[in-house]
Amino acid sequence: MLRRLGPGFWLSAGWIGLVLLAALLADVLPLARYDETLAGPPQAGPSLAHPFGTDGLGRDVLSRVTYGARVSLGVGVGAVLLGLAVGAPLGLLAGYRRKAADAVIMAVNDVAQAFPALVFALAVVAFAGANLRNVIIVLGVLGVPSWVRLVRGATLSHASREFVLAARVLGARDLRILWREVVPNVAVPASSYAFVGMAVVIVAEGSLAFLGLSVQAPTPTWGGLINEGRTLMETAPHVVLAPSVVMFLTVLSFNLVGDRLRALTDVREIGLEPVRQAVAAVPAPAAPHAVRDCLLQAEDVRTHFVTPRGLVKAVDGVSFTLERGRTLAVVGESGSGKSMLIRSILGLLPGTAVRGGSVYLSGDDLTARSPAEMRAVLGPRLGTVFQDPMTALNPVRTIGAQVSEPLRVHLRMGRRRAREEAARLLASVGIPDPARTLRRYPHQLSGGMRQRVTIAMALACGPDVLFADEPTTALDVTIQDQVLRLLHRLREERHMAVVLVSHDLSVVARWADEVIVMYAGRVVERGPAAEVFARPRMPYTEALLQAAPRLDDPPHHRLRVIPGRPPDLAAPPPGCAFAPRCPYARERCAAEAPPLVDDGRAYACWYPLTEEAQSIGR
Ligand SMILES: Nc1ncnc2c1ncn2[C@@H]1O[C@H](COP(=O)(O)OP(=O)(O)OP(=O)(O)O)[C@@H](O)[C@H]1O
Repeated sequence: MLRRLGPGFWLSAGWIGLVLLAALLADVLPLARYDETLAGPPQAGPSLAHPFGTDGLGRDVLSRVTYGARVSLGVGVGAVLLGLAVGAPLGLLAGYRRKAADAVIMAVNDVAQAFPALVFALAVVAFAGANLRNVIIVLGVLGVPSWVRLVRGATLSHASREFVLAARVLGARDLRILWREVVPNVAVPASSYAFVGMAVVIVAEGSLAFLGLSVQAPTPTWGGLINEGRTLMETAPHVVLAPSVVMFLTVLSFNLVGDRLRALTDVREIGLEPVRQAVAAVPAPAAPHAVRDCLLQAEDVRTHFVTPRGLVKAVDGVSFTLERGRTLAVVGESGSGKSMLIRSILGLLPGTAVRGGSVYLSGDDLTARSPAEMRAVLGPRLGTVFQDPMTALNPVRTIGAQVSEPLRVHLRMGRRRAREEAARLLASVGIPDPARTLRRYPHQLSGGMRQRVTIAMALACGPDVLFADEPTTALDVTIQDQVLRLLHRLREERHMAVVLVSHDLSVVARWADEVIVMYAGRVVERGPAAEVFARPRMPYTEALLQAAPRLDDPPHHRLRVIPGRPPDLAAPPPGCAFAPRCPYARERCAAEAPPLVDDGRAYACWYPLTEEAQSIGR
């Protein structure tokens, strides 16, 4: 990794180190005092005794440049720290909380950024005097808006990543999520910006000194030296050249180091929906329903989005029940509402979503719980495994820290016990050498191993229901089967229920007991998995089955694609949403939406498939 930094980085870092060291050790170095007039002619050119020559008053320029570095670097460090201390918390708040906090902070920030820097500097110096402390305050305050922008941007991009959602799913509090998940990631761009900020401040201090608004004579500053030397440009150019070149090289070095660090740590952003705790508002009164004696019951779950194009019913009245020791598969094409259904159940929806219906966990209505009350359920009772284990794990924290987290938060285990338990969990999901894996980072593991880690995290507190949202989609085919087999084994061992979400029927066919098929946010078929797969009643289920490869397909069997595209949820067709793509559709299908009828098998179709039709279709 260090080799990737290149020679430019090392040269720059070396130069910064040299200047820093010289500034720190100026008093003990064999240098003349910066204000001492030496014997000999003034404006003397460079010599062995005075490598940078002497100035108009016969003072050693090297000494003055070295002492000047103290002011320039001191102001740089002070102003950057001040900007960071004020700007970073504001940026974190704006990026994480968004809404009102974001609007207010960014509005004030924009006004601050628009305020003329020089007027501000002049005002402060006029009232408070030109000294080191005031220059640091001026430049630190002027840097705050840039820090706010940078930290807000980094927070925004990380707060919507899956590992933050994963922490939420485990019931972590906002402050903890910010500190453990967001801050380490924001620290990466912030540290590289600190170097660039140093360069900006050094130049700014130089400009202020040039205008006489910085630390006053006789204390030398680089800007002040350039100002003094400019009158000697023709007779003794070395007086102005020496501080200019040192300042130029230092600014260039800080920029280069900052830039190389940024390039090295640049993690490609992955765009994801912003996910926040839903502000649940029930759009319409649900029909009365009985609370059943089962582990998980979803009743008329609805997730709607009010968009500029109209109301999008991403989930529209989904109901099901699930018992311990059983697996429910939720299948459907991309965009059919599977993920939104799971997020509705977990109470983790984008802020723009409106949720309706009820979800009962052992008879306890989860939708009646506040976000704070939901935290006690997320993790201990409801576990979640996400599609892409790379984005579900925090790249800058070790596996050990991440698997221990739910154990420490929910089970209040000490660091040591949590690590021992984490190792045991890793072993239980089939990870060889758990002790070593605990010390590793996500990128050091294969995709299959990473998914095992996220499963271990989801299982840490012994949940009653495990939600697996497309857990194998990001893995290659040979690993897919291993992960599903593992989920099945864990379900048996822990006697929990599993909700398995997939767009691929062939993946879930073997492992599911019950299945619900979703299309355009609604359940179009529901029933025992074996029956639904063997004898689908709804043409959409049949089409999905025909589009999925099967082991008993004859060689060179052509898979049938489903013609057309899923409907635009902002403007769904008036009748059955699948009608425009259905080979069996008749007039009534386009005009009237079929209800979900339940005659032992539930399906939403005016003309359900009979066994003869199925054998012709296949
Ligand atoms: N923030 C949002 N604003 C408006 N509509 C949204 C938003 N998020 C999701 N949707 C709508 O919800 C629908 C269902 O999305 P969801 O992610 O649940 O689908 P999915 O079946 O899980 O698909 P995939 O397998 O691709 O994740 C999408 O088609 C989209 O129209």
